[in-house]
Amino acid sequence: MTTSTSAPATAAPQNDGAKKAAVAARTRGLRKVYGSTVAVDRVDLELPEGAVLGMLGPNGSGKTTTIRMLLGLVRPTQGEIELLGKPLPEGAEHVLPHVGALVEGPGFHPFLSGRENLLRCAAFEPLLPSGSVRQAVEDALERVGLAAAAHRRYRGYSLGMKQRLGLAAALLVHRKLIVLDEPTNGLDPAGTREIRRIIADLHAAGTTVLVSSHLLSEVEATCTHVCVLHRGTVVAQGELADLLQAGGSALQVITPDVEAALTALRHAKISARPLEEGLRVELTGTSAPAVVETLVHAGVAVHEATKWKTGLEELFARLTEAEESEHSLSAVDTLDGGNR
Ligand SMILES: Nc1ncnc2c1ncn2[C@@H]1O[C@H](COP(=O)(O)OP(=O)(O)OP(=O)(O)O)[C@@H](O)[C@H]1O
Repeated sequence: MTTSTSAPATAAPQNDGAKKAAVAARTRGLRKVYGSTVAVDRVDLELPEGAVLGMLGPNGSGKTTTIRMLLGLVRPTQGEIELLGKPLPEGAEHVLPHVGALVEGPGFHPFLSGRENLLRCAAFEPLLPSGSVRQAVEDALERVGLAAAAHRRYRGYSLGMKQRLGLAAALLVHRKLIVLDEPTNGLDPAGTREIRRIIADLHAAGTTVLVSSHLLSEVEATCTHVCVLHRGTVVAQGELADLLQAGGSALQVITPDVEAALTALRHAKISARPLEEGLRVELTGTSAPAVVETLVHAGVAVHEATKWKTGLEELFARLTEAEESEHSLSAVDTLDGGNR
Protein backbone atom coordinates (compact mmCIF):
# COMPACT_ATOMS: atom_id res chain seq x y z
CA MET A 1 0.00 0.00 0.00
CA THR A 2 1.38 3.38 -1.00
CA THR A 3 -1.14 5.58 0.76
CA SER A 4 -0.12 8.52 2.86
CA THR A 5 -2.57 10.99 4.30
CA SER A 6 -0.25 13.76 5.25
CA ALA A 7 2.61 15.47 3.55
CA PRO A 8 5.85 14.76 5.36
CA ALA A 9 7.73 17.93 6.21
CA THR A 10 10.88 16.43 4.77
CA ALA A 11 11.25 14.02 1.91
CA ALA A 12 11.80 10.41 2.90
CA PRO A 13 14.87 9.18 1.07
CA GLN A 14 14.04 6.54 -1.54
CA ASN A 15 16.99 4.33 -2.24
CA ASP A 16 14.98 1.23 -2.97
CA GLY A 17 15.97 0.28 -6.52
CA ALA A 18 12.98 -1.98 -7.21
CA LYS A 19 10.55 0.75 -6.20
CA LYS A 20 12.36 3.34 -8.30
CA ALA A 21 11.94 1.29 -11.47
CA ALA A 22 8.17 1.22 -11.03
CA VAL A 23 7.76 4.98 -10.89
CA ALA A 24 7.02 7.09 -13.99
CA ALA A 25 7.52 10.37 -12.17
CA ARG A 26 8.69 11.36 -8.74
CA THR A 27 9.34 14.68 -7.06
CA ARG A 28 11.17 15.41 -3.83
CA GLY A 29 10.70 18.57 -1.82
CA LEU A 30 9.31 20.41 -4.83
CA ARG A 31 8.76 24.11 -4.21
CA LYS A 32 7.84 27.03 -6.43
CA VAL A 33 7.68 30.60 -5.24
CA TYR A 34 6.33 33.48 -7.33
CA GLY A 35 7.26 36.73 -5.59
CA SER A 36 5.54 36.46 -2.22
CA THR A 37 3.29 33.56 -3.33
CA VAL A 38 4.32 30.04 -2.42
CA ALA A 39 2.54 28.19 -5.23
CA VAL A 40 3.92 24.72 -4.41
CA ASP A 41 5.71 23.56 -1.29
CA ARG A 42 7.32 20.30 -0.11
CA VAL A 43 5.60 18.23 -2.79
CA ASP A 44 6.75 14.62 -2.82
CA LEU A 45 4.77 13.15 -5.67
CA GLU A 46 4.91 9.49 -6.67
CA LEU A 47 3.40 8.51 -10.00
CA PRO A 48 3.58 4.72 -10.34
CA GLU A 49 4.06 3.32 -13.84
CA GLY A 50 0.77 2.30 -15.41
CA ALA A 51 -1.30 4.30 -12.92
CA VAL A 52 -3.96 6.86 -13.72
CA LEU A 53 -3.26 9.48 -11.09
CA GLY A 54 -5.83 12.16 -10.43
CA MET A 55 -4.38 15.39 -9.09
CA LEU A 56 -7.10 17.11 -7.12
CA GLY A 57 -7.26 20.41 -5.40
CA PRO A 58 -9.25 23.63 -5.22
CA ASN A 59 -8.41 26.67 -7.37
CA GLY A 60 -4.92 27.90 -6.68
CA SER A 61 -3.79 24.77 -4.83
CA GLY A 62 -0.78 24.31 -7.11
CA LYS A 63 -1.90 21.65 -9.60
CA THR A 64 -0.92 23.48 -12.77
CA THR A 65 2.35 24.71 -11.30
CA THR A 66 3.28 21.15 -10.26
CA ILE A 67 2.38 19.82 -13.71
CA ARG A 68 4.36 22.56 -15.44
CA MET A 69 7.40 21.78 -13.33
CA LEU A 70 7.03 18.07 -14.15
CA LEU A 71 7.01 18.90 -17.85
CA GLY A 72 10.05 21.15 -17.60
CA LEU A 73 7.98 24.24 -18.48
CA VAL A 74 8.61 25.94 -15.16
CA ARG A 75 11.83 25.75 -13.17
CA PRO A 76 11.34 24.79 -9.52
CA THR A 77 12.60 27.15 -6.84
CA GLN A 78 13.74 24.07 -4.94
CA GLY A 79 13.45 20.29 -5.08
CA GLU A 80 14.12 17.40 -7.41
CA ILE A 81 12.18 15.89 -10.30
CA GLU A 82 12.65 12.51 -11.87
CA LEU A 83 10.71 11.83 -15.05
CA LEU A 84 10.72 8.41 -16.72
CA GLY A 85 13.84 7.52 -14.81
CA LYS A 86 15.84 10.67 -15.65
CA PRO A 87 16.41 13.76 -13.53
CA LEU A 88 15.07 17.08 -14.83
CA PRO A 89 16.18 19.38 -16.32
CA GLU A 90 19.24 17.33 -17.38
CA GLY A 91 17.26 14.45 -18.90
CA ALA A 92 14.53 16.57 -20.51
CA GLU A 93 15.62 16.13 -24.10
CA HIS A 94 15.74 12.37 -23.67
CA VAL A 95 12.42 11.81 -21.88
CA LEU A 96 10.06 14.58 -23.02
CA PRO A 97 9.39 13.03 -26.47
CA HIS A 98 7.86 10.11 -24.55
CA VAL A 99 5.53 12.43 -22.67
CA GLY A 100 2.34 13.75 -24.23
CA ALA A 101 0.78 16.74 -22.53
CA LEU A 102 -2.35 18.79 -22.65
CA VAL A 103 -1.68 21.93 -20.66
CA GLU A 104 -3.33 25.33 -20.60
CA GLY A 105 -3.11 27.37 -23.77
CA PRO A 106 -1.47 25.09 -26.34
CA GLY A 107 0.14 27.29 -28.97
CA PHE A 108 -1.99 26.57 -32.00
CA HIS A 109 -2.14 28.90 -34.98
CA PRO A 110 -5.56 30.61 -35.16
CA PHE A 111 -5.68 30.86 -38.97
CA LEU A 112 -4.73 27.27 -39.69
CA SER A 113 -7.21 24.43 -39.59
CA GLY A 114 -7.15 21.80 -36.86
CA ARG A 115 -5.53 19.34 -39.26
CA GLU A 116 -2.88 21.84 -40.43
CA ASN A 117 -2.05 22.70 -36.84
CA LEU A 118 -1.66 19.05 -35.99
CA LEU A 119 0.53 18.45 -39.04
CA ARG A 120 2.82 21.21 -37.77
CA CYS A 121 2.98 19.60 -34.34
CA ALA A 122 3.64 16.20 -35.91
CA ALA A 123 6.56 17.58 -37.91
CA PHE A 124 8.32 18.37 -34.62
CA GLU A 125 7.72 14.93 -33.07
CA PRO A 126 11.13 13.26 -32.89
CA LEU A 127 9.53 9.84 -32.45
CA LEU A 128 7.39 10.09 -35.59
CA PRO A 129 8.98 8.94 -38.88
CA SER A 130 8.15 11.47 -41.63
CA GLY A 131 6.37 8.82 -43.70
CA SER A 132 3.86 8.24 -40.85
CA VAL A 133 2.97 11.86 -40.14
CA ARG A 134 -0.27 12.07 -42.18
CA GLN A 135 -1.63 8.80 -40.85
CA ALA A 136 -0.72 9.73 -37.26
CA VAL A 137 -2.57 13.05 -37.64
CA GLU A 138 -5.70 11.41 -39.04
CA ASP A 139 -5.63 8.74 -36.33
CA ALA A 140 -5.28 11.34 -33.57
CA LEU A 141 -8.12 13.47 -35.03
CA GLU A 142 -10.34 10.40 -35.21
CA ARG A 143 -9.46 9.37 -31.69
CA VAL A 144 -10.58 12.68 -30.17
CA GLY A 145 -13.69 12.95 -32.37
CA LEU A 146 -12.43 15.92 -34.37
CA ALA A 147 -12.12 14.34 -37.84
CA ALA A 148 -15.27 16.02 -39.20
CA ALA A 149 -14.16 19.50 -38.04
CA ALA A 150 -10.48 19.07 -38.91
CA HIS A 151 -10.71 21.33 -42.00
CA ARG A 152 -12.06 24.28 -39.98
CA ARG A 153 -9.86 27.14 -38.76
CA TYR A 154 -8.68 26.84 -35.18
CA ARG A 155 -9.92 30.31 -34.26
CA GLY A 156 -13.50 29.19 -34.92
CA TYR A 157 -13.21 26.21 -32.58
CA SER A 158 -15.18 26.06 -29.34
CA LEU A 159 -13.26 25.67 -26.10
CA GLY A 160 -14.11 21.97 -26.12
CA MET A 161 -12.79 21.56 -29.68
CA LYS A 162 -9.59 23.36 -28.71
CA GLN A 163 -9.20 20.95 -25.81
CA ARG A 164 -9.69 18.01 -28.16
CA LEU A 165 -7.07 19.32 -30.57
CA GLY A 166 -4.62 19.73 -27.70
CA LEU A 167 -5.35 16.16 -26.69
CA ALA A 168 -4.88 14.99 -30.28
CA ALA A 169 -1.41 16.59 -30.26
CA ALA A 170 -0.59 14.67 -27.07
CA LEU A 171 -1.72 11.44 -28.73
CA LEU A 172 0.21 11.80 -31.99
CA VAL A 173 2.68 9.09 -31.02
CA HIS A 174 2.65 6.32 -28.49
CA ARG A 175 3.71 7.89 -25.18
CA LYS A 176 4.88 6.37 -21.95
CA LEU A 177 3.23 9.15 -19.99
CA ILE A 178 0.28 11.39 -20.78
CA VAL A 179 -0.27 14.51 -18.66
CA LEU A 180 -3.64 16.21 -18.89
CA ASP A 181 -4.32 19.48 -17.06
CA GLU A 182 -8.07 19.87 -16.63
CA PRO A 183 -8.87 17.97 -19.83
CA THR A 184 -12.64 18.23 -19.43
CA ASN A 185 -12.58 22.04 -19.20
CA GLY A 186 -15.15 23.40 -21.61
CA LEU A 187 -16.41 19.98 -22.66
CA ASP A 188 -20.06 19.01 -22.65
CA PRO A 189 -21.13 15.73 -20.95
CA ALA A 190 -20.57 13.76 -24.16
CA GLY A 191 -17.09 15.27 -24.53
CA THR A 192 -16.36 14.46 -20.89
CA ARG A 193 -17.38 10.84 -21.47
CA GLU A 194 -15.06 10.74 -24.49
CA ILE A 195 -12.12 11.89 -22.36
CA ARG A 196 -13.03 9.25 -19.82
CA ARG A 197 -12.97 6.63 -22.57
CA ILE A 198 -9.63 7.85 -23.94
CA ILE A 199 -8.10 7.72 -20.45
CA ALA A 200 -9.48 4.19 -19.97
CA ASP A 201 -7.99 3.13 -23.34
CA LEU A 202 -4.61 4.62 -22.44
CA HIS A 203 -4.69 2.84 -19.09
CA ALA A 204 -5.60 -0.46 -20.75
CA ALA A 205 -2.64 -0.02 -23.11
CA GLY A 206 -0.32 0.41 -20.11
CA THR A 207 0.27 4.15 -20.52
CA THR A 208 0.77 6.12 -17.32
CA VAL A 209 -1.65 9.03 -17.04
CA LEU A 210 -1.54 12.10 -14.80
CA VAL A 211 -4.74 14.10 -14.92
CA SER A 212 -5.65 17.17 -12.91
CA SER A 213 -9.26 17.92 -12.23
CA HIS A 214 -11.70 19.88 -10.10
CA LEU A 215 -14.25 17.15 -10.48
CA LEU A 216 -14.16 14.62 -7.68
CA SER A 217 -16.68 12.40 -9.46
CA GLU A 218 -14.52 12.40 -12.59
CA VAL A 219 -11.43 11.39 -10.65
CA GLU A 220 -13.32 8.74 -8.70
CA ALA A 221 -14.57 7.23 -11.97
CA THR A 222 -11.30 7.26 -13.92
CA CYS A 223 -8.32 7.16 -11.59
CA THR A 224 -6.45 4.36 -9.84
CA HIS A 225 -4.44 6.79 -7.71
CA VAL A 226 -5.07 10.21 -6.23
CA CYS A 227 -2.94 13.10 -5.05
CA VAL A 228 -4.77 15.83 -3.18
CA LEU A 229 -3.16 19.25 -3.09
CA HIS A 230 -4.25 21.95 -0.70
CA ARG A 231 -2.54 25.34 -0.59
CA GLY A 232 0.44 24.04 -2.50
CA THR A 233 1.12 20.94 -0.41
CA VAL A 234 0.10 17.31 -0.67
CA VAL A 235 -2.47 16.41 1.95
CA ALA A 236 -3.04 12.86 0.70
CA GLN A 237 -1.79 10.56 -2.00
CA GLY A 238 -1.92 6.90 -2.83
CA GLU A 239 -4.17 4.30 -4.37
CA LEU A 240 -7.72 5.54 -4.49
CA ALA A 241 -9.11 2.33 -3.00
CA ASP A 242 -6.60 2.46 -0.12
CA LEU A 243 -7.35 6.09 0.60
CA LEU A 244 -11.06 5.43 0.70
CA GLN A 245 -10.51 2.38 2.89
CA ALA A 246 -8.30 4.41 5.23
CA GLY A 247 -11.16 6.91 5.41
CA GLY A 248 -12.68 4.47 7.92
CA SER A 249 -15.83 2.47 7.82
CA ALA A 250 -19.20 3.26 9.25
CA LEU A 251 -22.75 2.01 9.37
CA GLN A 252 -25.85 3.93 8.40
CA VAL A 253 -28.72 2.86 10.62
CA ILE A 254 -32.28 3.70 9.68
CA THR A 255 -34.50 3.86 12.75
CA PRO A 256 -37.51 5.88 13.89
CA ASP A 257 -35.89 6.01 17.39
CA VAL A 258 -32.83 8.16 16.65
CA GLU A 259 -32.60 9.68 20.15
CA ALA A 260 -32.93 6.29 21.86
CA ALA A 261 -30.38 4.82 19.48
CA LEU A 262 -27.86 7.59 20.20
CA THR A 263 -28.31 7.11 23.96
CA ALA A 264 -27.84 3.32 23.71
CA LEU A 265 -24.71 3.72 21.59
CA ARG A 266 -23.29 6.36 23.91
CA HIS A 267 -23.70 3.96 26.85
CA ALA A 268 -21.88 1.30 24.84
CA LYS A 269 -19.11 3.86 24.08
CA ILE A 270 -19.81 3.64 20.35
CA SER A 271 -19.44 6.87 18.42
CA ALA A 272 -22.48 7.96 16.37
CA ARG A 273 -24.17 11.05 15.02
CA PRO A 274 -27.62 11.79 13.60
CA LEU A 275 -28.08 12.13 9.85
CA GLU A 276 -30.94 13.56 7.83
CA GLU A 277 -32.15 9.99 7.70
CA GLY A 278 -31.23 7.77 10.65
CA LEU A 279 -27.72 7.91 12.08
CA ARG A 280 -24.14 7.21 11.21
CA VAL A 281 -22.25 4.84 13.51
CA GLU A 282 -18.46 4.68 13.38
CA LEU A 283 -17.13 1.14 13.23
CA THR A 284 -13.90 1.97 15.05
CA GLY A 285 -13.32 -0.67 17.75
CA THR A 286 -16.68 -2.26 17.09
CA SER A 287 -18.50 -4.17 14.35
CA ALA A 288 -21.78 -3.97 12.47
CA PRO A 289 -23.32 -6.97 14.29
CA ALA A 290 -22.25 -5.51 17.67
CA VAL A 291 -23.91 -2.18 16.83
CA VAL A 292 -27.15 -3.83 15.75
CA GLU A 293 -27.13 -6.05 18.85
CA THR A 294 -26.63 -3.02 21.11
CA LEU A 295 -29.56 -1.24 19.51
CA VAL A 296 -31.89 -4.22 19.54
CA HIS A 297 -31.05 -4.89 23.21
CA ALA A 298 -31.98 -1.32 24.00
CA GLY A 299 -35.36 -1.81 22.31
CA VAL A 300 -34.50 0.37 19.30
CA ALA A 301 -36.27 -0.61 16.08
CA VAL A 302 -33.60 -1.10 13.39
CA HIS A 303 -35.24 -0.84 9.97
CA GLU A 304 -32.04 -0.95 8.00
CA ALA A 305 -28.28 -1.06 8.61
CA THR A 306 -25.99 -0.44 5.63
CA LYS A 307 -22.21 -0.25 5.42
CA TRP A 308 -21.22 3.34 4.67
CA LYS A 309 -18.95 3.75 1.66
CA THR A 310 -16.54 6.66 2.04
CA GLY A 311 -16.59 8.65 -1.17
CA LEU A 312 -13.84 10.88 -2.48
CA GLU A 313 -15.92 13.96 -1.74
CA GLU A 314 -16.24 13.02 1.92
CA LEU A 315 -12.57 12.12 2.14
CA PHE A 316 -11.53 15.40 0.56
CA ALA A 317 -13.75 17.39 2.91
CA ARG A 318 -12.27 15.61 5.91
CA LEU A 319 -8.68 16.15 4.75
CA THR A 320 -9.08 19.85 4.28
CA GLU A 321 -11.54 20.48 7.15
CA ALA A 322 -8.81 19.59 9.61
CA GLU A 323 -7.00 22.73 8.55
CA GLU A 324 -9.75 25.26 8.21
CA SER A 325 -13.40 24.32 8.10
CA GLU A 326 -14.75 27.34 6.27
CA HIS A 327 -12.07 27.18 3.60
CA SER A 328 -12.54 23.48 3.05
CA LEU A 329 -16.26 23.79 2.52
CA SER A 330 -15.79 26.30 -0.26
CA ALA A 331 -13.08 24.06 -1.65
CA VAL A 332 -15.44 21.09 -1.81
CA ASP A 333 -18.09 23.21 -3.45
CA THR A 334 -15.60 24.23 -6.10
CA LEU A 335 -14.30 20.74 -6.62
CA ASP A 336 -17.68 19.21 -6.88
CA GLY A 337 -18.91 21.71 -9.41
CA GLY A 338 -21.74 22.66 -7.06
CA ASN A 339 -23.10 19.16 -7.31
CA ARG A 340 -23.64 18.47 -3.63
N1 LIG B 1 3.10 32.71 -13.26
C1 LIG B 1 2.64 32.96 -12.05
N2 LIG B 1 2.94 34.13 -11.44
C2 LIG B 1 2.49 34.40 -10.19
N3 LIG B 1 1.73 33.57 -9.45
C3 LIG B 1 1.40 32.39 -10.02
C4 LIG B 1 1.82 32.02 -11.33
N4 LIG B 1 1.33 30.79 -11.61
C5 LIG B 1 0.62 30.42 -10.53
N5 LIG B 1 0.65 31.38 -9.57
C6 LIG B 1 0.02 31.31 -8.25
O1 LIG B 1 0.37 30.08 -7.67
C7 LIG B 1 -0.72 29.50 -6.97
C8 LIG B 1 -1.01 28.12 -7.54
O2 LIG B 1 -1.54 28.26 -8.85
P1 LIG B 1 -1.85 27.05 -9.81
O3 LIG B 1 -2.30 27.62 -11.11
O4 LIG B 1 -0.71 26.12 -9.81
O5 LIG B 1 -3.06 26.35 -9.05
P2 LIG B 1 -4.13 25.33 -9.60
O6 LIG B 1 -4.39 24.36 -8.51
O7 LIG B 1 -3.72 24.79 -10.92
O8 LIG B 1 -5.39 26.28 -9.79
P3 LIG B 1 -6.61 26.19 -10.83
O9 LIG B 1 -7.39 25.00 -10.46
O10 LIG B 1 -7.34 27.47 -10.59
O11 LIG B 1 -6.02 26.10 -12.21
C9 LIG B 1 -1.86 30.48 -7.10
O12 LIG B 1 -1.87 31.31 -5.97
C10 LIG B 1 -1.50 31.28 -8.34
O13 LIG B 1 -2.04 32.56 -8.29
